[in-house]
Amino acid sequence: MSRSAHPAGPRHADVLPEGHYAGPPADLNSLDPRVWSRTVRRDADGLVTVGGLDVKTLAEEFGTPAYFLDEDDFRARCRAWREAFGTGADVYYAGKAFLSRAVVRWLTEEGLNLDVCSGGELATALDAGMPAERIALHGNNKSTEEITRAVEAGVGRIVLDSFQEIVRVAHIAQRLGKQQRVQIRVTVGVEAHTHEFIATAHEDQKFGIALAGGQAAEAVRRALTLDSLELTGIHSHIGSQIFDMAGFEVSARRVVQLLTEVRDEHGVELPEIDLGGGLGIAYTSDDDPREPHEIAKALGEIVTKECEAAGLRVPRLSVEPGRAIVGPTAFTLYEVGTVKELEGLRTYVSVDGGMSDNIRTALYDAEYTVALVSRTSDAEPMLSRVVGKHCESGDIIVRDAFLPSDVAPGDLLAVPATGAYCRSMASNYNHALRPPVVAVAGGAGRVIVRRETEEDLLRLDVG
Ligand SMILES: Cc1ncc(COP(=O)(O)O)c(C=O)c1O
Ligand SMILES: N[C@@H](CCCC[NH3+])C(=O)O
Repeated sequence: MSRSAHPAGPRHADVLPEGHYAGPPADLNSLDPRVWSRTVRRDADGLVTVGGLDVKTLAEEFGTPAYFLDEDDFRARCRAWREAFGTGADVYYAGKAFLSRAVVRWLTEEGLNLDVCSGGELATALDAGMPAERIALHGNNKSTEEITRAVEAGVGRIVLDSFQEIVRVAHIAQRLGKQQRVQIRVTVGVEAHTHEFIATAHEDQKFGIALAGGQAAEAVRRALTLDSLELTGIHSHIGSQIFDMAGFEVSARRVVQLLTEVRDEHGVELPEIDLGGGLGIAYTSDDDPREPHEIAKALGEIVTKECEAAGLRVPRLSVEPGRAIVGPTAFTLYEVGTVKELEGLRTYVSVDGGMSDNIRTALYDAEYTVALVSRTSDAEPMLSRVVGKHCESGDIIVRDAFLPSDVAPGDLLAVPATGAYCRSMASNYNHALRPPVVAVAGGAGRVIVRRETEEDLLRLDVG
């Protein structure tokens, strides 16, 4: 990770703990456009705005904590991915990052397909009108009910993840009198995260069927014998928050190698390759993600080169970005409740949310930034830890960040880049009420997922 020791200067500089933090930014009031969504600005009064609405107005109307999703940015990112990959490839938005009916409608309108990995995601997609043939169903342990619903609905693709599932999907499709289009998810022996990838020994995981030991070749053999399955291609997904294309290169090479073996053994050229998702975004100013057109070019070139070398027709490529589309489009808005200075250590700034609306810091040691957004401040930078209100000392939202030293109860803080895997992984820990998602565009805010209420909680409690 790209953290560095911090130089002298800020408050407590003489007693700063050993840390995983960069020095304070030159200007605590500035908002790095790489980290904030496209329509975010700080107006002349010092208030931050998104989609033309300022955060105080948003907090009054929708409350805090809340996720504010920049709809224009979301749509622009969909278009950028769509245009970058062109008509010869497909972009499947990974719904696990964040899914709602509104998101499904935006995807449908912007020409993206959708990857779902549960009955609930499938139900949301179908309910909001995504054409079934544009949906791919994933999962390492899909239930019979989930598979049945997907086949009945006519989903365009089921990605098979185990030997049992090959048979299970085939039986269900046969019983329903259908032929289901499927891909086989293979484990290519590459695991990639952020700037690193490791190209050996990562078969030790629950997803996919290993290329190693001829397992994937055997899976292809079995799928090809089943009349109720139409095997269209091979799928690979290598990790999360990846900036370096080298892992994809190894993955593509290994998938094409399998396609070559399939052609040689069965005389069949499978027409599709899916290289999965995992493309990284900027959570902090140190992150430097690739643009969709760079990613499309790199992946297209790798696949074409490998296929040409093997004498194969170039298959239709698909990708499954989730985080890279929705991640940068939202921030979480919180109100400060208490500020506790621990002399010689750091200052704990407690807000009205926490690990129930952003588990990523506790779960992955994820890095985020934070800004005071309800006003500007010229106060000196203060090393802060932004924490939530849960009964857990690991309830940390931003582990190390510089905030102005006059930050006080009632101030609004925003944490950017929380569009992916925050609301979708939110919990009711301590019976917290999960925050709303508000789409903001053209000077108007619209609740697309409403805030939970105590009635919602109690409705499930039927004891
Ligand atoms: C099969 C598959 N596709 C796509 C994704 C989306 O990943 P990301 O949101 O990092 O692009 C995931 C999650 O890692 C996944 O498991
Ligand atoms: N949920 C994870 C990544 C896993 C994505 C699904 N395979 C995150 O927040 O980064």
